Amino acid sequence: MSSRTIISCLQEAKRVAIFGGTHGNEMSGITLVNMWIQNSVEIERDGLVSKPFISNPRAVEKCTRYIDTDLNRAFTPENLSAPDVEGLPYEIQRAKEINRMFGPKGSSDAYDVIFDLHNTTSNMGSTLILESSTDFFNLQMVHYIKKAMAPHTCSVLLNEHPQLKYSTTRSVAKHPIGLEVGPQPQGVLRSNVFESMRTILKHALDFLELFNSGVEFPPCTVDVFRIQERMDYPRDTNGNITAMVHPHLQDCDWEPLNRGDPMFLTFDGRTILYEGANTVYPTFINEAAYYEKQQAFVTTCREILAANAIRKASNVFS
Ligand SMILES: CC(=O)N[C@@H](CC(=O)O)C(=O)O
Ligand SMILES: [Zn+2]
Repeated sequence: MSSRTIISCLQEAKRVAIFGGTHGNEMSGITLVNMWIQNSVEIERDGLVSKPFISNPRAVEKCTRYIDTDLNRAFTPENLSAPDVEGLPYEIQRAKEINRMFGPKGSSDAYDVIFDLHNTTSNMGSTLILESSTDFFNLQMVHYIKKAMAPHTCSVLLNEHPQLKYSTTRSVAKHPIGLEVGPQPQGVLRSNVFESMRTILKHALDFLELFNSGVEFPPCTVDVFRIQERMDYPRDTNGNITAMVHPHLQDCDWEPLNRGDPMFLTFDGRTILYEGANTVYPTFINEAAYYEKQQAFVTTCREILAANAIRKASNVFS
C-alpha cells in the first residue's frame, strides 16, 4: 500500500436487516426471508445481528405488489412524519412502522445495512442497486460481491438521478442496497433466480463479517450503470399503449442501444427507432410492474466509480 492511500475509517456494521416482500408478488426474496425466519443459521455471521423481515405482509398474503400504494416509494419525509391518524393508506402506516423499527431514517440509531430483495420480469440477471455514488462502504461491498460472483456477472445500477430517484424501503438504513434478480414472472419462483439471490446475499454477509473483523479493503473502482431517462411506451390520447417493446430490444438489458436501433413495434407493424444522440444501456426492459408507472424501460450510461480504502474504526476503549 502506498503511503498516500486514504483510508476511510467507518463504524462497524453490526445491525443488518434482510427485507423480502417489499413487493408482495416477488417470490424469491419472500421465500428466502421466510426460510431464514424459520432457521437463520445461513445468515448468521460473527459480529453481526442479521434480521430477516417481511416488509409488506398484507401484499405478500394477497400475492400482489401492494395494497394501497407502492411501499418502495413511500419513505418520504412527509409520509414518515405524518400523524398516526385512522384511514392512512396501509403502506404509509407500514412505512412509519418500518421507520420506527429500523430507523429513524437519517439518524445514528438506524440499522447499518438493509438488503432489500426484489425480482424483475426483465432479463437483467443479477443486479445490485445503489442510491449513492459516494457511499464507499457500499461501493467496497459491491466490488467484493462482483469479484466473488465471477465468472457470473453482477451488474450495478446507480439510482442517483434527481428526478427519477425514489424513497425506498431500504433508504431507512445507513447503507441501503437493493438486490434485483430476473427474469422471474410475478408470483412465480424460479430456482435459478432464487439461487442467484441467495449466493449474492451470502457474499454480502461474508463481506460484512470480514469488515467487522478488521480487514482493510484497498481502494477500488466499480463499473456501474447510472440511471438517465425513463422511456414510456407510445400511447394514444386515452393513455392506452399503442406499441410493444421491439423484439430486437426485448431481453437485451444492459446491451448498447444506438441511434437508429429498433425500440418499439406498433400493433400495426411499424418499428419505432431510438433517436437519441448517445449510446445508452437500457434496463428494466418490459418490467411488468412499470406499465402503471409509464415506463417501458430506463436508459443508463456506463460510469466507473472510485472508492477509498476502508476499514473499521479502532475502538479507543478496547
Ligand atoms: C421491479 C421492482 O420492483 N423494482 C424495484 C427497484 C428498486 O428496488 O429500486 C422498484 O421499482 O421498487
Ligand atoms: Zn420489487
